[in-house]
Amino acid sequence: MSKNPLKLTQNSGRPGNKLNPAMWGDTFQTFNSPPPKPNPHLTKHIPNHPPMTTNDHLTWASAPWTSVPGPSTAPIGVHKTLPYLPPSRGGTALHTLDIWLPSTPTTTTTTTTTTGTLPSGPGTWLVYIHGGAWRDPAVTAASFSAAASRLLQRAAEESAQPLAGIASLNYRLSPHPAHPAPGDPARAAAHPDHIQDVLAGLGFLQGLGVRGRYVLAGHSCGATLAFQAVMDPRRWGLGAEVVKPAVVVGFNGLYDLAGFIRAPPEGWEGLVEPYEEFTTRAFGPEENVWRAVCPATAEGWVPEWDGEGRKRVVLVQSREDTLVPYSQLESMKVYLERWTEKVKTEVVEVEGGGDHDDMWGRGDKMAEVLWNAMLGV
Ligand SMILES: Nc1ccccc1C(=O)C[C@H](N)C(=O)O
Repeated sequence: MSKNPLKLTQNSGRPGNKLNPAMWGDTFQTFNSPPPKPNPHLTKHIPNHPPMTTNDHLTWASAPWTSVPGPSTAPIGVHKTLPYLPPSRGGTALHTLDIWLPSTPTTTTTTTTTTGTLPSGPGTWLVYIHGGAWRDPAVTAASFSAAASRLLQRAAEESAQPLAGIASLNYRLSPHPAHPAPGDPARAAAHPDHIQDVLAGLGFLQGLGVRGRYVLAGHSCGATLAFQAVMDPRRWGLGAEVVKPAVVVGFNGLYDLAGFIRAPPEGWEGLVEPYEEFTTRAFGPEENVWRAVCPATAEGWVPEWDGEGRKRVVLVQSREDTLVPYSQLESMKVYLERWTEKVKTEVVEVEGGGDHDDMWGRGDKMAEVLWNAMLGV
């Protein structure tokens, strides 16, 4: 049993900090609306990334695997980075993903390099979307490494194999004022580029055999993207159909940007400017677009999360986070509570989890929450 102080409270949040839904006025719109038409505020219509060919898979399958060292001598898994969209199809340096596989008899180099598919061991796949406010080049798919090692280590200790594999997605970023990258097509993204890439990455993984019930997790804006990935892609003018996850896990997530920018919680006023900066870079200057893209304010999207059975959401927040207030989790929870027939929502408050990026930087708490999320699939 874990000694980590993770408190699991189903359908409940921080006491004494409850949000009254009535306060939200027009934030909550009609919830039982028909399937969405493309949002009129989102005028950009972009075709899907093209589907992968067998040749593409074979080419990418030849990227070498490296061994992941464990605490003792035995390796606990294998890892590689590979593109999910080749340059000939518009792929950039950020159309890549990282894959980790636990050490099992089937995860040999031969299997993985000769067939162009991934070995289909038992267990659940976990897909991670990094954060960084849609723009920070220092936060990447590789920032899941610490949590991935923890998960592989834990998998190595189990006789039954609950973890099939881990994938962590890169996606194009919006410009960052502190990190200029003129002329780099990977660093000039605007919505819906980010979610388009995430869907392309998921589609690629599904081509490799990552299907069925999987866990989709995201940190910060990666949590926003994870929820956007279960919505109907026609909302973003995209048609990319992917198999949707059974569980979404959001760590220190951004769920209501307009709410924060318009009315930040007390003591958070100093962050309105950076929030507005990155929100505008990612989504443009219109508040109604911010509302249409954020999972705590986008109209009636839950029925679009199709697939078998009742879905699960795990909302995770570090108490010590200085970049994202707890009220973001609260508004997401209030929204999801209107859909209890379709979604079961759990809240995990992480004590001693450290600041915003410590969640993935340390990786221990993140891995523990994900392990538990996986076991429930
Ligand atoms: N201000 C934030 C508020 C919320 C979430 C992230 C940020 C970030 O600044 C992330 C990143 N370190 C960045 O430089 O964009």
